[in-house]
Amino acid sequence: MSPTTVAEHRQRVAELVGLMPVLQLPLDECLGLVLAADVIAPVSLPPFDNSAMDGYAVRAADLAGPIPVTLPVADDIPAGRTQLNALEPGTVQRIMTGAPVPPGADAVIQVELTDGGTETVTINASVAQGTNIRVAGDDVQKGDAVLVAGTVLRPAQLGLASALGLARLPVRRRPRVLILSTGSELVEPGQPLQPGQIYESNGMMLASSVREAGGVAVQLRFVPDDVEAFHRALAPYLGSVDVIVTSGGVSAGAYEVVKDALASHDVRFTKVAMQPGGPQGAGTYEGVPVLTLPGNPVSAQVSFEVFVRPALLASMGHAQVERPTARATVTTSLTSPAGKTQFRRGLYDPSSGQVVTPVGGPGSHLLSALALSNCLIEVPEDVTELAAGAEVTVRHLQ
Ligand SMILES: Nc1nc2c(c(=O)[nH]1)N[C@H]1C(S)=C(S)[C@@H](COP(=O)(O)OP(=O)(O)OC[C@H]3O[C@@H](n4cnc5c(N)ncnc54)[C@H](O)[C@@H]3O)O[C@H]1N2
Ligand code: MOO
Repeated sequence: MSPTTVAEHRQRVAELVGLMPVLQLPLDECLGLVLAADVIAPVSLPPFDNSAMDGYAVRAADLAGPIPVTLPVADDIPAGRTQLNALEPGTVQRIMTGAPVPPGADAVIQVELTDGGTETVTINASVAQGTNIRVAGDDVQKGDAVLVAGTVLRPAQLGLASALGLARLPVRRRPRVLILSTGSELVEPGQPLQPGQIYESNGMMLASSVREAGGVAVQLRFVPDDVEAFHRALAPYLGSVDVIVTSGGVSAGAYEVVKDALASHDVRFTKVAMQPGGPQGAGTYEGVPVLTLPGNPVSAQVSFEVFVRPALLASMGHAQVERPTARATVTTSLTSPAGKTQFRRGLYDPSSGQVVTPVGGPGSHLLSALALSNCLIEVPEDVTELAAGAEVTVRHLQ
């Protein structure tokens, strides 16, 4: 059987995960989510003509004669004032930044150009009509499509929605991802280790990756290599999660709990032409999409990067699901298995002529090398050797 290509498995994973439903979510839950429909402005911004300066609302014509001129201050308008008196010719009204401009005024003179008086004010400059008035609709016209579907909601977009008076926005919700690690050798960090045991690390790494991608992670610590325990662990979550991601138990050994538990379900196990991350499974378990990643920590994390992260981003409606990439030259030579895309860990240094230094070897147990790297170096399937100085594609991880 020929191995599955990286592209084929990516496609399968993306199809399984699908699209999350659209919900109207409160703005404070929308950061980083994707707008699912255009936002039509329900009001104009600014909603009314208002002052850009602390000063005096005036008629420009009253300052057109000899300067300085002294005029009576007929009213005082703080920001937030809702009732206004029309400006009578030959008078001014003291006005604050953001306060509504009274009918009859056609300019604001800033306080620095006056003596700051409260009964009468002496004004030392003339102004053109419109000076320091922020006209209603200057920024947004009521009825405008101010934010279009597909926009990623960042602080500025959420600020604009608030300014328009919107409390909720239509977005595709975050996928809820159950992370389940398997292995009888695993021990929870903080507990004592017996000989032959190791601390469990994939769960934390994958759950953090889900959160970094914008999903909600439920980290079910881990189960031993026991099929019944595997089914029992998943049962309480089946109605409430969108995706199950497992790690471990999928290769060729005698105790492959994930393979054994899911063999009778609609899950296809395959070898993908990549290294690390070769053994993969994908399908559904009791109606829930399930992605089974290999247990070696670097394999699990690279699998997440290559298959799961893009699928989660797509499920939320993101158009851009790829990490940014760059071309760089490798500082040392590399070898790579024939017929497999290799993802080596690297340290990319843009400041020194876009070079990348491999960190650690190809072994998929080398977690500290992954932790010291900031990119993956992609070696194409048909390349088995790269000389120092060769050009490669790097996939930035941060
Ligand atoms: N005869 C063969 N053996 C193996 C093959 C193969 O094709 N034929 N493939 C190798 C490759 S490649 C990988 S990757 C692994 C995948 O193995 P599993 O998915 O079954 O994972 P495990 O055997 O459970 O664990 C592998 C390794 O990783 C450690 N591990 C597992 N889970 C965690 C965790 N949550 N936290 C930290 N470390 C974990 C585990 O202790 C093992 O050392 O199979 C190869 N073998
Ligand atoms: O291909 Mo396994 O996934 O590295 O060590």
